[in-house]
Amino acid sequence: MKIAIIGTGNLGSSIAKGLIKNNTFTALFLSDKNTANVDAYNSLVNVTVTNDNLAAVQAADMVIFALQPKHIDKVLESVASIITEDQIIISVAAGVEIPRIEAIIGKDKNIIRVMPNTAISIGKSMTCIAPNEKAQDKVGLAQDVFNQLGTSLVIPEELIQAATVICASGIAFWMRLVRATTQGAIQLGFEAHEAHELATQTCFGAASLLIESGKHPEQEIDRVTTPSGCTIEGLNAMEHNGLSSALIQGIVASFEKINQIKKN
Ligand SMILES: NC(=O)C1=CN([C@@H]2O[C@H](COP(=O)(O)OP(=O)(O)OC[C@H]3O[C@@H](n4cnc5c(N)ncnc54)[C@H](OP(=O)(O)O)[C@@H]3O)[C@@H](O)[C@H]2O)C=CC1
Ligand SMILES: O=C(O)[C@@H]1CCC=N1
Repeated sequence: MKIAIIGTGNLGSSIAKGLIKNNTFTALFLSDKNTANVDAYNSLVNVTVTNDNLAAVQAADMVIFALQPKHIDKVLESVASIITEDQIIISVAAGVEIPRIEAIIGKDKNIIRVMPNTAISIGKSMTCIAPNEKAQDKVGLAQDVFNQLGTSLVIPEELIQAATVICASGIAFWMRLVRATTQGAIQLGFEAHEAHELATQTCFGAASLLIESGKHPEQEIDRVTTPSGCTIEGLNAMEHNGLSSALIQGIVASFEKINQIKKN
């Protein structure tokens, strides 16, 4: 598969890094106004770094548009005439719905909205995928690519905004929880680097337990909370201060914001 990424900012360069790590392509074209994030890849075999969006789009079987919502329409307009019915066109732009893309490049094109997160750079992204009508039979090809960069789930397009909040913004939410844990550990006497390791490895262990056991979090919590012990004391104090409520309210606020972006 020849893959092009148009826009090599935070997410585009993360996708490029993941693809390169996994060697998930026969040729990779990386195009941006400013290619500083990916210039180092230009020396790799089968990787081309360019400022020429048209050339990158023309050369690829799959084109990933990793542009901000305010830029994507113009870039799509500038390449619309060379997009073919066989190419797979992927947009990761948050809030930019398939009909908006179809209006620019045509309903007869294979358009897939994909929502990865920055963990794609290390092959650990939770990536949601939603195709347009024309691209139904290309979803498997998209999953082949994104499953090599983590885990993927095909969902209806109506759920992509929600997936953006939970999976893409979610990386930032979890980072903040890790940071808070680190701050707590420092207060209890650990050096900052030790606190960071304790927080990240415990977070990794918690996620791994749930993934490998398939259990509900509360089942695992029950195994940790000794009666009258320190865990339930801490959990209840967190809940009295609104931990679950704050998270849910944050998720809903993020979702309301993405629905505003959609309208702009
Ligand atoms: N960051 C994340 O974790 C996630 C982001 N997304 C979505 O992905 C998209 C990209 O986000 P992100 O990577 O953070 O944004 P960035 O701004 O970091 O990256 C976008 C890149 O596109 C470049 N660009 C702008 N105009 C053009 C053009 N005409 N031709 C080529 N390149 C151009 C920008 O250059 P310049 O800076 O010079 O304008 C920039 O390097 C957004 O729509 C976002 O909603 C989705 C999931 C997660
Ligand atoms: O914050 C944003 O709007 C983008 C979409 C999800 C992650 N970053």
